[in-house]
Amino acid sequence: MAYIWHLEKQRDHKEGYYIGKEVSEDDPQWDEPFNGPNRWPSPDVLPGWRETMENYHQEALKVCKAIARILAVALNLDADYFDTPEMLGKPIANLRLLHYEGKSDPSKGIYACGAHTDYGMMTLLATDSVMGLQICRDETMKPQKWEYVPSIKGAFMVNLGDMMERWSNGFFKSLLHRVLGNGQERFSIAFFVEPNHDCLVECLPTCMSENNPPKYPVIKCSTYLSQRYKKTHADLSIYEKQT
Ligand SMILES: O=C(O)CCC(=O)C(=O)O
Ligand SMILES: [Fe+2]
Repeated sequence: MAYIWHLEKQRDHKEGYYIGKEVSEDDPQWDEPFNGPNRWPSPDVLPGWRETMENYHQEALKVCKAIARILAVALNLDADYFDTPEMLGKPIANLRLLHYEGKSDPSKGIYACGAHTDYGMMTLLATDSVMGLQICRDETMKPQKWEYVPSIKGAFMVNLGDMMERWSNGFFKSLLHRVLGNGQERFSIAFFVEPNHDCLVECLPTCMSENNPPKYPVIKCSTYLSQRYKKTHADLSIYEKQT
């Protein structure tokens, strides 16, 4: 079968290697949505790489759980509010190793990574020193104002996503961001964290009142994520498949 792709829209100028939580076939989590085995390069080609990545995955998750405690305190919840088996007990966590190259041209719609908000609960981002990430504090402004986010050596950036905005009834904002390429190669590592697939994302008790009722209906984490994936990949319909 051959595929003929008719490109009608600019694509992001990036490539990525995605690593999910490593779940083996005998693990009860094997059948859960969004889980599966990772594909690892042979240790002959990259000795020790799998161990390094698995270690990064585990440590990044610990950092995100610590951040979740800070978020809980900021929301006047108990610090361990998100630490329950139903929430961050068996989180969905994905590591994305990103590589960008080329020069972006916003006037032609060419980006290293186009404007978007992250879907989930939070993203822990490590970047190299090549500037590229931009944020837009107010999406409604015309024209939109984009600001570079300087990378700080040894520091992570934390981005709260749409699920956190929904969960907190809009208290936390999921910020619009994009990446511009300046012709230099750029590498970044994004780590996306969501609660358990069956966690009910329901307005947090401290984020609603009589004057501020819940703005979003309750939704199961997996349903929410599936909806978001589907929307993102709906763009694939612009390609025509031929046999
Ligand atoms: O590479 C970056 O700095 C940002 C990546 C990003 O926003 C994403 O993958 O969602
Ligand atoms: Fe992002």
